[in-house]
Amino acid sequence: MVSLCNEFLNAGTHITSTALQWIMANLVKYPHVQTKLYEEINGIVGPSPQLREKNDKEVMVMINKDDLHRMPYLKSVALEGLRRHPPVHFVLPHKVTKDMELEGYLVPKDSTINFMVADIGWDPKVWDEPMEFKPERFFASDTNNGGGAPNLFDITGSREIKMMPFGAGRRMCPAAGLSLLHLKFFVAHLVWYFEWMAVEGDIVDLSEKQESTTIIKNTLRAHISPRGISQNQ
Ligand code: HEM
Repeated sequence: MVSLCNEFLNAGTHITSTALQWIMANLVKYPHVQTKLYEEINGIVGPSPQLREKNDKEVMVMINKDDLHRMPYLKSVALEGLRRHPPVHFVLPHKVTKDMELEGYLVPKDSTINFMVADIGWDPKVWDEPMEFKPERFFASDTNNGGGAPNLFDITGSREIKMMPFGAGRRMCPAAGLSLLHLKFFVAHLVWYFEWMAVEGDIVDLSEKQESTTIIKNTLRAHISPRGISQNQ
């Protein structure tokens, strides 16, 4: 029972909140990415509600799912977060059901195997400057990148595997689509309503710490101001 509860809590909430924290840390560290994202959101749903006229009855206070799907840069930010900082660096252990040969090596039946999720997403043969946080890579049409448009990117790895933050194949995370939606929903609202700025003198340290997920070692600290209200007011 404890194990089941732990699995549901960890799988259902902790991994997504870890991914969210990594993405927000990068948006604080790289304000140009945050600005571009805010501009995309603004272009689709208008400025954040607190910036609208008080008598504007049309004010939208939540961004709906259809609008989220019309924000390709938002999706590329979420994908880049998962590529550069996958919350789990390994999938759940898998077992080989029969003797297999892989590049001349025998993988005997019943061996436990795993996949180096983080290293796959950081492979310099597949990704240009893999350790950089560059959501734009998902728009590049060259093969050494995302392959044209974030909405076309195959996160399931059914065509080819360039990164696998959710695993791949039939035991892949069943909530990959839901989690991407959660991430886009939270990131979009946090950026639409608030401007996130680094605390003066803080470089936003992206060092990792291994716990049940790979978390940010030094918790993100940021100044958060409602859009339109300067930090000094
Ligand atoms: C950003 C968020 C998430 C990431 C990166 C993630 C990643 C993963 C990975 C890498 C696996 C192992 C796949 C494998 O062994 O090949 C997995 C399995 C699983 N995940 Fe997620 N996950 C996320 C969110 C969620 C959420 C929100 C839920 C539930 C609502 C969930 C439920 C599960 C379950 C039940 C499994 C086991 C599937 C099986 O063994 O057949 N995950 N996840």
